[in-house]
Amino acid sequence: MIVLGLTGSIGMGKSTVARMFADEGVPVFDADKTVRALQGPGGALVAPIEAAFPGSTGPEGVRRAVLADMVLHDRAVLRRLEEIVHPAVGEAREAFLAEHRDRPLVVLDVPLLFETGGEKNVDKVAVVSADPDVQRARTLSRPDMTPEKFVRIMMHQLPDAEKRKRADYVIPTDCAIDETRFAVRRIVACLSGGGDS
Ligand SMILES: CC(C)(COP(=O)(O)OP(=O)(O)OC[C@H]1O[C@@H](n2cnc3c(N)ncnc32)[C@H](O)[C@@H]1O)[C@@H](O)C(=O)NCCC(=O)NCCS
Ligand SMILES: Nc1ncnc2c1ncn2[C@@H]1O[C@H](COP(=O)(O)OP(=O)(O)OP(=O)(O)O)[C@@H](O)[C@H]1O
Repeated sequence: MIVLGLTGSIGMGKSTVARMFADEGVPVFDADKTVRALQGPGGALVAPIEAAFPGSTGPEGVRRAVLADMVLHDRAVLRRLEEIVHPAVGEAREAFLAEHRDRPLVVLDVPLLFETGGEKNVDKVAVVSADPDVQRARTLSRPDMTPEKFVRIMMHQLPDAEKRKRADYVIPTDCAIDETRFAVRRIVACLSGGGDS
């Protein structure tokens, strides 16, 4: 089995690209979705997050906008949240890999792959990348985003140029969507043929 790590900075089009891999029939593990489920109503992370960040949860689970305000201004505080969240994501990832171990290719969609040392859990890395102006425009068009929050999040992420340097594949998204799909198909064809399982 070949494990492909899919990563990219905020607003680069990673979710769209992850869907393209799924469209090709490749199982995709979605780290963000896992976090949202564990932080949602009845989720296993709600109580520990409330204990560490009082007032950050409610009947709807974690209030992400409130929690974001509490953690994004300070790396040490964000680290405390990550220490609660990342082990649970790791467990879910291992369960996903076990479930799909007979497949020639799987994708781990992990926004913080490089930042969390996740490179060592994958065979190849694909980075989703776009021009900074495209990235900014896409991000700021989201309903709950502000220029300040965008800058704060970027501060916690490895710069795109660095990610591209460390990637095996770069998938462009500042182009026609068909071109992006073509890049995804080429990677799938290249990796699903040659697995040593
Ligand atoms: C900080 C939180 C509350 C913000 O929630 P919110 O809904 O406002 O934003 P969202 O989750 O959509 O994230 C927006 C962008 O920030 C990035 N981001 C999220 N957490 C982090 C982090 N710890 N470091 C750097 N970037 C991050 C995301 O990848 C995305 O690009 C939330 O992201 C969270 O609980 N993060 C901690 C868990 C984590 O590290 N998740 C990343 C993938 S495992
Ligand atoms: N060539 C392209 N490839 C991918 N997305 C594109 C392309 N052209 C336009 N888009 C649009 O750009 C947006 C990308 O948003 P998406 O949610 O995929 O970003 P994201 O990188 O997952 O964000 P985040 O990592 O912050 O969650 C979508 O609305 C998508 O339709």
